[in-house]
Amino acid sequence: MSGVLELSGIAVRFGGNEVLKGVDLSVGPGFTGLIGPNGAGKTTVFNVVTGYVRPTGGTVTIGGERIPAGRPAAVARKGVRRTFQTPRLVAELSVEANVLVGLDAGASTLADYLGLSRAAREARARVRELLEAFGLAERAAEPVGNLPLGSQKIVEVARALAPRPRVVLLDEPAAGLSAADVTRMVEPLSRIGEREELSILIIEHDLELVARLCPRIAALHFGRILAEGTPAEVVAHPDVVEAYLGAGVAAVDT
Ligand SMILES: Nc1ncnc2c1ncn2[C@@H]1O[C@H](COP(=O)(O)OP(=O)(O)OP(=O)(O)O)[C@@H](O)[C@H]1O
Repeated sequence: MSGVLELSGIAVRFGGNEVLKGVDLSVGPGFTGLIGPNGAGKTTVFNVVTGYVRPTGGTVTIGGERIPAGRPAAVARKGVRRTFQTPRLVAELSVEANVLVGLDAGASTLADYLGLSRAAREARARVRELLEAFGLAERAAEPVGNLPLGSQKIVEVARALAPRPRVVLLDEPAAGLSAADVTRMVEPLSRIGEREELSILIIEHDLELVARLCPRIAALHFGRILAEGTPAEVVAHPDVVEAYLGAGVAAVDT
């Protein structure tokens, strides 16, 4: 095992429903895709990694260090950030403030509050850099709730990147977005991800996008990893073809 993020034997049960049945997954620098039909358990994997769901078995490590189960703040301190299927932003706050929140740069002194401390200046510079990279600088002062869904999802990605995390988990970032919005999100994300050596795990139903972005993908079905490898290998795997039968996998151009 050599990934930055490693899941080993992760099991999750909700009542009588065994949602994850011993998931092993290794996520290294760059993009890794996590695909699978609705209800396969993909978001539950994210909830385990971020500490919101306590697994009934298995371990998660980051940079070789075991993450305590069910402790979201401890996971965040290890440099893990995520986005949600439906963006969770503070609608009344500005675009800039929403990204600033990702830095957890709470003002603790008057100088911070007035934006005069070095930490406050650095935080603002980081937010500016991200807003410019994602083409959002002109809308920085607008309440984020005024922006269309595509832009809100991009703001959420910028918020996740703000603290220079090691691992970013993106839950269906392209769902509901136009092709133009996907490009506005993915190009800066790829550039920043490469520069900052991020490990990015992406849940996505758009298999063409996954195949384009991710050199490695894993397919989850009914709580088990059915196949792992290059997109071409995974979508050609007989178990994956069967799981997706009728869902158009055969049409993916890898
Ligand atoms: N907190 C919870 N309590 C009970 N059941 C849950 C909980 N979270 C998820 N589940 C169940 O676990 C299963 C897997 O859900 P999950 O959201 O992880 O799937 P998914 O692969 O992300 O699906 P989708 O692609 O539709 O988002 C589903 O049957 C779901 O109803």
